[in-house]
Order: sequence, then structure tokens, then C-alpha cells
Amino acid sequence: MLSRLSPLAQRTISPRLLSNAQRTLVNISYPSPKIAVLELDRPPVNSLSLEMSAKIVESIKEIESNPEVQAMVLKSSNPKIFSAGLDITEMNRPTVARLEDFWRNIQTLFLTLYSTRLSTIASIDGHSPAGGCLLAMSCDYRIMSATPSYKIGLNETKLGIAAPYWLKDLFVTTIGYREAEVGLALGKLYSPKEALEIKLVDELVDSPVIDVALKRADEWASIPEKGRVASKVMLRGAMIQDLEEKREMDVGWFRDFIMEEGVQKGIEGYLKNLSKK
Ligand SMILES: CCCCCCCC/C=C\C=C\CC(=O)SCCNC(=O)CCNC(=O)[C@H](O)C(C)(C)COP(=O)(O)OP(=O)(O)OC[C@H]1O[C@@H](n2cnc3c(N)ncnc32)[C@H](O)[C@@H]1OP(=O)(O)O
Repeated sequence: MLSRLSPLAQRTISPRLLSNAQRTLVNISYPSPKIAVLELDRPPVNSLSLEMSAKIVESIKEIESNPEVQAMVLKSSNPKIFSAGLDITEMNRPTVARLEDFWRNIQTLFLTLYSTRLSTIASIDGHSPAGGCLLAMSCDYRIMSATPSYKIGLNETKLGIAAPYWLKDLFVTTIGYREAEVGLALGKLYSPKEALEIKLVDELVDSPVIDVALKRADEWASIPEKGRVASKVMLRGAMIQDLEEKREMDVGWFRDFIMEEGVQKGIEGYLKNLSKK
């Protein structure tokens, strides 16, 4: 943690040189009393390790605890990557205990972000595959950079794994059954233009995404909270309750699936290719 370094070291070490163990992993700022910005800051690609997921959850709770705050923008400190999704190294030859804990933290991250009373705006200024897409879909509104090379979607099958059932449900809810069926099977990553066409994102912008995200946050923050939250609960409550009831079953499915030798070989190969690239 940054706070464990001496004040002199904190002033003199460039943030770029800090290791992840020394970083806060996320940064919180308040551009106005009603709006918080939660910035993902886990180089190189904002992948979701157990500690990163726990930190995001802790930060959302911290922001929620201030009753004045109505909206939260989720962004990345990396100018080209929103989040590369789950930290694949967590699934590569793990211990069973760590793997199970990792998955419980991922479930909690989804449940916390999807159900927060805050209006949540995803400011997607870069790639957003798999778990990155999960973060974006868990928000209330998604704005993506129009940069054609960026990609968003659920590419799990390309790693030889499957999205968990609740992520599949979220995908279906967001883009519809048929598109989700094809997207999931092919592990399809969409360009920003394609993502807008299928409503995986709500808006594309050429200008800095954060500027528009802050404007939208202002609009969402101006809606009276009680009715807005009641509508959110009506729309999202069933999916949240379903996972709450099946959490341990889902941990078991995940563990058994990931620990299979064939799946492990696939993950190993995928990681090797990523590093070679
Ligand atoms: C019966 C039913 C059972 C159900 C079971 C349920 C099972 C569900 C299981 C899992 C669900 C998983 C969802 C996921 O999120 S899996 C993660 C998928 N993510 C990806 O595939 C993204 C991979 N990364 C990339 O494509 C690129 O890195 C990109 C984000 C486009 C950025 O590209 P670039 O800027 O060129 O950066 P590099 O590729 O060079 O990466 C830099 C270093 O970071 C490492 N890296 C990248 N992504 C990850 C990651 N997700 N996890 C860990 N590490 C990652 C990469 O290897 C480079 O490392 P190094 O510098 O050491 O080579």
C-alpha cells in the first residue's frame, strides 16, 4: 500500500514505478459532492486478482457510505485498457483454497456493483474483454471510446472456459438471447461500433470518454434517489437473489471446472501465447 511508504518515498517515486504490492489498486476522487470517480489502477492491464476485486468492493462501499453521493463513474488509469478481465494467473495451477476464495470475491464484486444504490457509469476508454465486460455490464450506463481497434465482449471460450451462468444471464439481459448465444459460443470480441449496434454499450464518443461520462453522471445524479433505486431493484433484484442463493454451488462448479486437467492445459497455453505476444 502506498500509505506504508515513507512520505519522502511517496513524493519521489513515480507512480509508474510502483509495484502492485505498493499500489492502492484503485483511486477514488470526488469531482463534485454528488459524484465519485473510481479509477482502476492495477498495471499492466487492470486484471482482476483476488485482492483487486476485494479492493473494488471495499471502495464501492466506501463511496456508498456517503449519502450525498448519487453517481459513480468507473474508469481506468490505463489509456488503452479498461480491464483485461479476470487475472488468468489466478486460475493457472492454483490451490483449491485460493481458487475458491478468488471466485467468492468475483461473485461479491458482481453483486456489489450490480446492486449498488449508486448510479454507475462505465467510462470504457480501451479494451474490455471478459471480466472487463462484466464490470461494464454491471454498470447502469456504458460509454465507450469510438477507437476502432478497441474490443469488448465475452471471449471465455477462446481460453477453453465458459462464462459462469450468471454472467451469461447478464449478457442475455443486456444484448438479447440470440446475439448472446452467438457471442458466447464464438467468444466474440466486438468493435465499439458493433457493440453499440447490439446495445452492449449505450454511447460512443470521440472526445475523452471521461468528459462525457461525468456529464452523464450529473444527469443520473439529478434523478430523485428513492424512485431510481426502486426501479433498479425491480429490474435487477431477481438476478441478484438467484446468485445469492446459489453462491456456494457456483463456487463448486467453478472449482471443478477450472481444476480439470484439460482446462488447466488450455489456460497454460493461453497464458504462454499472451506473454509471447
Ligand atoms: C459447467 C459450467 C462451469 C462454469 C465454470 C465457470 C468458469 C468461468 C471462468 C472464468 C471466467 C473468466 C472471465 C475472464 O475474465 S478470463 C480473462 C480473459 N481476458 C483475456 O482474455 C484478455 C487477455 N489480454 C489481452 O487480450 C491483452 O492483454 C489486452 C487486454 C488486449 C491488452 O493488450 P496489450 O496492451 O498488448 O498487453 P499485453 O497483452 O502485452 O499484456 C501485458 C501483460 O499483461 C498480461 N495479461 C494480459 N491480460 C491478462 C489477464 N487477463 N490476466 C493476467 N495477465 C494478463 C500479459 O500476459 C502480459 O504479461 P507479460 O508482460 O508478463 O508478458
